[in-house]
Amino acid sequence: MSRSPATVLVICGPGNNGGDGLVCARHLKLFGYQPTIYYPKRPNKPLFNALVTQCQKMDIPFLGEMPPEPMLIDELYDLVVDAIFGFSFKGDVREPFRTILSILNGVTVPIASIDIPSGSGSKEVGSGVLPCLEVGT
Ligand SMILES: NC(=O)C1=CN([C@@H]2O[C@H](COP(=O)(O)OP(=O)(O)OC[C@H]3O[C@@H](n4cnc5c(N)ncnc54)[C@H](O)[C@@H]3O)[C@@H](O)[C@H]2O)[C@H](O)CC1
Repeated sequence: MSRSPATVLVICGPGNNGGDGLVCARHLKLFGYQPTIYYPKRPNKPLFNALVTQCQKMDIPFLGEMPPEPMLIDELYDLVVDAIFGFSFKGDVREPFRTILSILNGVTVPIASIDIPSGSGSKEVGSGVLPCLEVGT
């Protein structure tokens, strides 16, 4: 980690894996890291709304859009947490996650995937493009 406190981009998907990402961001902040969340598709359900509120109350910033270039992510963040898809991912990756995963394919900072690397098994994402560190839940 090169910055102090280290910066972490937490990318959250639309299901429970994304919810795990919100919890992860909260814990990162409590442990003194500097998380930023990108959460493009938010289910309008009480659990996820509450997790978002908790993060907002802890002053964790939410990005309005995905950094468009891998190089930008490398410059701004020390680590990416991939909380996009877990075990319920299936089929071909749909937008906006297709674009997000293709950007992540180009980053050089470590990517820590919650549960499993997002898009595992998908034709487009290929085999083993995202994993650096897998974190079981
Ligand atoms: N008991 C446990 O093991 C627990 C695991 N947890 C974590 O939850 C995920 C699984 O959560 P789930 O909500 O079932 O699914 P996902 O988050 O993996 O994703 C579902 C979400 O994604 C959309 N989707 C699926 N395929 C695609 C696709 N090809 N393109 C675009 N979008 C897609 C789908 O529509 C849903 O919206 C597990 O991995 C753990 O991380 C929990 O913490 C609870 C306990």
